[in-house]
Amino acid sequence: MPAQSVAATAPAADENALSMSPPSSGFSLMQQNFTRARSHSRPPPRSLKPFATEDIKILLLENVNQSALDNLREQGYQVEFHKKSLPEEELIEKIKHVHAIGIRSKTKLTRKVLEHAENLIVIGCFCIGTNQVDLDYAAERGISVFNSPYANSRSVAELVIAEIIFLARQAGDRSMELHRGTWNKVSNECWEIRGKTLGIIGYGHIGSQLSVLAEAMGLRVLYYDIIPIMPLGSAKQLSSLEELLHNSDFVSLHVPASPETTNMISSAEFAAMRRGSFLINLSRGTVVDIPAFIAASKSGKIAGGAIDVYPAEPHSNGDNKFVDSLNSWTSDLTSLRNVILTPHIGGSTEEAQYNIGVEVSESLIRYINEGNSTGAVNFPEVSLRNLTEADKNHVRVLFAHQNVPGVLRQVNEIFKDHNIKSQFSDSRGEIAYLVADISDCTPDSLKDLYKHLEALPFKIRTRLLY
Ligand SMILES: NC(=O)c1ccc[n+]([C@@H]2O[C@H](COP(=O)([O-])OP(=O)(O)OC[C@H]3O[C@@H](n4cnc5c(N)ncnc54)[C@H](O)[C@@H]3O)[C@@H](O)[C@H]2O)c1
Ligand SMILES: O=C(O)[C@H](O)COP(=O)(O)O
Repeated sequence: MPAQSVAATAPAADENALSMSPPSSGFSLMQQNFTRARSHSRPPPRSLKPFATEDIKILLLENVNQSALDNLREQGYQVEFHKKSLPEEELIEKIKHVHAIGIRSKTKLTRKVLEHAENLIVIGCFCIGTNQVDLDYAAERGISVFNSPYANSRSVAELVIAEIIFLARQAGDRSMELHRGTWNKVSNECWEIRGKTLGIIGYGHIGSQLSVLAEAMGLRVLYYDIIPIMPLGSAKQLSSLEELLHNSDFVSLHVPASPETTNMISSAEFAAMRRGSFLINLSRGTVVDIPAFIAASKSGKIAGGAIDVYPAEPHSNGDNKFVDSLNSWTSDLTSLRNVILTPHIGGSTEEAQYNIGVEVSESLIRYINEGNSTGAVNFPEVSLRNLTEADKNHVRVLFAHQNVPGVLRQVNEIFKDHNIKSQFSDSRGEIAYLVADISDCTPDSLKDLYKHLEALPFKIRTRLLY
C-alpha cells in the first residue's frame, strides 16, 4: 500500500525555526509569532508559545495512533504521516528536514541516520522499547528521546495469559487442523494451568503485571531479575536463571534488548528447562536463540512455545513477508507443532495504541513548546513552570551542553544583564541541560545572548523560546 501522506498545508517557513536561530527581526517577529500561535482554534495552554507552531515539522512513521496525529495537529504543527517504516535512504532524506520524528519498534534511528538530522530536536518512540534508537548519539547531538514506558504492558500480559492456556491445551494446533478440515479431538498431553508454575524472566512493568494475572488463574509464580524487586502476591524471586528454568512449567521473557540479554535463552538454557515445559517470548527477537528453540522443540525437550518477536521483522504487513530470506530458519520455525507465532502484536490493542499516542505526543509537545524534558530516556530531566502572559519580555533559554566544570559560571555571565526569573540545570552522564527564564530581553540583547551561548566550546544546542 502506498504511504499515506498527510503533510499539513501550512505555508513553508524557516526550516531552522527550531534549531534555533536568534530572531532576525526582533520583538515584532516574536510578537507576531506569539499571536499566530495563539490564533489556533483551540486556545493554547497559558504558556508562551515559542514561535509559530506551524513552522514545526513532524514525521510520524509506522502507523502511529490517530490520537497522536490529532494532538500534534491541534498544535498547528506540520505533520507528515506514513503507515509503514521507511527504507533507510528515504528515511535519511526525510529526517533532514524535520524537528521531531515519531516511530515504533521497526524504525532504526542509527548514528548514520541521525547524522543527517540537521534540525531534529526530539524523537518520540510510540512504544516501550527504545533499543531501535542510538540513544547516546542522540543525546550527544542534543536530541531528547521519549517513549511510553507502560501504556501497553497490560496488553502484553493479557496475551501471555491467553498463550499459556492455548499452549497447555494445544489449542493453536487444533484450530489450524480444523481450518484445514481435520477433526482431532484429543486430551493426551493437554493440561489445565491451575497449579502449574510460571517462571517470569524480567519482573518490570510487564513481568509484574503478568504475575498478578497468572496468580489469579491459579498459577504459582517464580521470577528472576537482575535487581531485587518486591514480589506481588505470593510470587517468589529466585537468585539464578538456572533455578527458575529448572522449576518452571512455563517460562516467559520480559527483559529489554541489551548485550546481556542477547541469546539469553540458548542451548544450555533449554537443557536446564523441565522436559515438556513451554517457552514464551514477547520481549525482543534477540533474546531467544531461535535455532536452539527449534532444536529443543524437535527433540521434545519443550512441548511448545509462543514467539511474538524476531531478530529481523518485515517492514510492513503483507503476504509472503515472513520467509527464509528474512531469517534463515523461518520455514523450520513455522513447521513446528504447538508453537504459536504472532507478528509482534504484544502491544497492539486499541487501548494501548490510543494511550501511547496521547502520552508520547504530549511529551513531544511539552519538549518542543516548553523545553520540558521530564520522562526523557536519554537526556537530563528538567522542567520549569510555564511562563504566563504576565511574563512579557521574558525568554526561556534552553541550553544543552557537555557536562564539564565551569559552564554555569560562564552561562550566568552571559545572562548578567537580565533578571533570572527561574533556572534549573541537571546532568545525565556526559550531557547537561539548563533551562532559564530571563527577563528584560530586547531583540539586540537576545541576538547577543544567542551568539555568546553558541560560541561556548562545550555547547551542544541552544534554543530560545518566547
Ligand atoms: N511484544 C511486544 O509487542 C512488546 C510490547 C511491549 C514491550 N515489549 C518488550 O518487553 C520488554 C519488557 O518490557 P517492560 O515494560 O516490562 O520493561 P521494564 O523495563 O519495566 O522491565 C524489564 C525488567 O527486566 C529486568 N532485566 C534487565 N536485564 C535483565 C537480565 N539480563 N536478566 C534478568 N532481568 C533483566 C530489569 O531489571 C527490569 O525489571 C521490553 O524489551 C519491551 O521492548 C514487547
Ligand atoms: O516496544 C514495544 O512497546 C513493543 O515492542 C511494541 O512495539 P510496536 O509499537 O512496534 O508494536
